[in-house]
Amino acid sequence: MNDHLISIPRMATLDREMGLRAEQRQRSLTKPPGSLGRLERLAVTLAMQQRRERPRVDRVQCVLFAADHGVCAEGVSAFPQAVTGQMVANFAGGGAAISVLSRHLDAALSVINVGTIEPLPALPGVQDARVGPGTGNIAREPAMTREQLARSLAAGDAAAESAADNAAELVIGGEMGIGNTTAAAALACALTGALPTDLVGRGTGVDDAGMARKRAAVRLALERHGEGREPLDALASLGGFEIAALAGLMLGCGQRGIAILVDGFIASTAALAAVRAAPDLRPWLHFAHRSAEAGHRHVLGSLEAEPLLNLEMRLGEGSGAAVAVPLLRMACALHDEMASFSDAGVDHGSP
Ligand SMILES: O=C(O)c1ccc[n+]([C@@H]2O[C@H](COP(=O)([O-])O)[C@@H](O)[C@H]2O)c1
Ligand SMILES: Cc1cc2nc[nH]c2cc1C
Repeated sequence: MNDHLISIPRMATLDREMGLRAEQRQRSLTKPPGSLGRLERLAVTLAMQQRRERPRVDRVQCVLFAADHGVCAEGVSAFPQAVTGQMVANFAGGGAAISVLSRHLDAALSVINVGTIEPLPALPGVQDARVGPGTGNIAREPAMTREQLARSLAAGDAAAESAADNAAELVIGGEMGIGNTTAAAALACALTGALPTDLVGRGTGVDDAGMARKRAAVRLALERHGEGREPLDALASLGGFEIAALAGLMLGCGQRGIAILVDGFIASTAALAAVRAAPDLRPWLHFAHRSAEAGHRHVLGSLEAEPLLNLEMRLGEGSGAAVAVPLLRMACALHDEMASFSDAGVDHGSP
């Protein structure tokens, strides 16, 4: 298969006029200007993204991609690879963290298997879009072919299309993949030029010997296929099916003008690859939290992103993003419901 299979869509533009109106509204509300800090800027950005003066975050769509990683053969995770598929069943059964959070947020949750090592039995609420039986071991071979990359990106784009069909006001992309902090670290090194020591972290909780194996695996992967790659090549050589699907989801949301709330280290690395491929995606991204995974700080820095929360979470599966949704909702409620100075008969300050 050849390169023209993959075309990067054109991103929607923000509604600057609506931003001005939302800023004007913020100035009219009964508070010293700027006193609600980032909540004010959140409401204004959401207004520009949603093209309405009073944005809302009622309809939230959570999309969770799961896949396996050949690099697990290098002993890089604290958990066995079978956990990826087992957790898919747990997402479907409603017992995973993201299942609980989605219920509490009244958010829709879709789970998409883009590449567990074994096919999974049919489960309610789980879509089968397997691109392969896990990626190749990046320490030895490329993660995936260009065709597999195209199919992973397309799975993400299809999820963005269905979010648009459901009139989602915000999309959260989550991932599940034992070994994917190694893949994400290698990909982020290739995209930013950082060293493995900057980006390799403990993931699910590897010990020092596991950390040494992870660094060695990332070093080997970069030696073999990390040099001078354009973002999609780096994604194919070093990424994962779920990481590529997340990139496809974000690009699809940017194209359709849907705001995205980015989760932790792996999701942010997918965002970085997508932004490198389509810089105009960046204004559509909100960053939920700073993960405890060591490399996240560096990836966020490369995206010039200041996340909303720092709760020392490192779970993935969209959980950090889900936890930040109430902040976005409160930003919208304040923007919508506060009284203006004139309505409440409160005197303006002098500038
Ligand atoms: O989101 C994060 O920042 C994050 C940080 C560390 C681990 N994870 C999750 O843990 C899994 C990968 O960890 P590991 O150690 O197997 O590479 C994968 O399923 C991720 O969702 C997620
Ligand atoms: C149990 C478990 C749940 C997860 N959710 C996301 N990544 C995960 C990794 C493990 C190991």
